[in-house]
Amino acid sequence: MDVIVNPTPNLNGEIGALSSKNYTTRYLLAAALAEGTSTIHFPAHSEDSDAMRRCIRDLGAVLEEDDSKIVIQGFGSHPRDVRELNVGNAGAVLRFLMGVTALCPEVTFVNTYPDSLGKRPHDDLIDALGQMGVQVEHQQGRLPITIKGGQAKGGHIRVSGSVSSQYLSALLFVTPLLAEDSTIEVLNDLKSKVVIGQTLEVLEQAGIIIHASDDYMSFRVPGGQAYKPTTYTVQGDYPGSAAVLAAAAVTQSDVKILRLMEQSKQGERAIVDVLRMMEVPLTHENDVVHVQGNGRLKAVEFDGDAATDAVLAMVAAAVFAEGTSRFYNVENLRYKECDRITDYLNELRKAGANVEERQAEIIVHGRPEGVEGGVEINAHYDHRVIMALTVVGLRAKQPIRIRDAHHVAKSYPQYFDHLQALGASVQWVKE
Ligand SMILES: O=C(O)C1=C[C@@H](OP(=O)(O)O)[C@@H](O)[C@H](O)C1
Ligand SMILES: C=C(OP(=O)(O)O)C(=O)O
Repeated sequence: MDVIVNPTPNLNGEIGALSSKNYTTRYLLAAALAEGTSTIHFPAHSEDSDAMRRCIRDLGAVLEEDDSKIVIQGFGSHPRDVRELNVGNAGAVLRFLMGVTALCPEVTFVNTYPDSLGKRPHDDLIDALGQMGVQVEHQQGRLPITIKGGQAKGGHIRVSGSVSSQYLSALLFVTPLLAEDSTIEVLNDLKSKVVIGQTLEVLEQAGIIIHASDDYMSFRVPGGQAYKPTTYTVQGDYPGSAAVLAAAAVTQSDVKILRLMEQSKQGERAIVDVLRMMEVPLTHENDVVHVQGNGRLKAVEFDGDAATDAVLAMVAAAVFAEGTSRFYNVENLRYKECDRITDYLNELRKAGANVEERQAEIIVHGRPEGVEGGVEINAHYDHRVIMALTVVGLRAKQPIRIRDAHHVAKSYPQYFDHLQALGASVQWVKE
């Protein structure tokens, strides 16, 4: 399915933020790893969170869901002996489960998105699992991947953090369940470091003890622990909301998004600070972000690693800013659903934006006068590319058509409904 995005000068109204994808995947996993009954209030519904639901069910968890909560009977440290798992296109779900299936005799992760997740590297995690005595079969570090666990051991584990934080999160989820104590040493740099704060927060809520150094580069994990069944409540999602906030920032708007916690550990809450630096009129009080956009924005410089999943939305806002913006320290955007530097900037250029790339940087020469539009956009299987190009389309002179925009459902299936509710002129069309 494609989406046509028509120029829309005004956005008005209020929406509740979607539920956080990163917290939902983590709570589902923590609940599955606990023996007994856990409850998750307001879990996200999207392809990625559904992938985690499906896989933990395959691994032996029992799930019962109604409109506002999911009740899970976990399998503790004894997942069912399953042969095959399908994570769809969900990177974090794959990496976390590659860790957990170190407890299973032999599981193959199939490759259902050869042009997206199928191209993403997992070598650093494969290497770390090898140090734990887990045999891994793979295609040059890529899917399909077979994990032969069962005999996994703790001890001293080194893992590189220079491509993704998800490898480290995977180890933090599984090592407490091993008989031995572990120490985890992060080699090189740790990208998306803030996300590790979310992993540690969830593990603590599940009663797991981890001793982390302040810089998150080394960890001491006592073995023989048990996840406790408990009750979780999922907070609102900043990465998805960032796109709606960017849309409000580039239009004449009066838009409120509810349920966005000011004290959240999600790095992407930086969207609020970045829009403020861009001089967009907004307030953030009582978990409500209120944007009263006048369409005028100033350029900004920002370390994108602090808010990895909101950078594309920030860049879309910068397309219309006065001056040149720079988003640096973003190389790992290249290893996501698509190459979020080269592929994304190519689509932005098609729409009329003036952008440049470096290996680890996005530079945007703003065009406050607007961009031409009138083009077809390739979504590259990437929900965040779809959301960001929509922001650009709202302020383009001619409509843009985003091909295969249904991939937005990876994280935010109701994105276009939310925009329509705010008055955006967007329509689904069959190919
Ligand atoms: O741990 C997680 O849930 C995630 C970590 C981040 O990935 P990287 O660590 O690969 O940057 C983020 O981009 C992804 O959407 C979700
Ligand atoms: C990169 C993302 O997700 P994942 O790595 O889990 O596929 C994302 O949600 O933008």
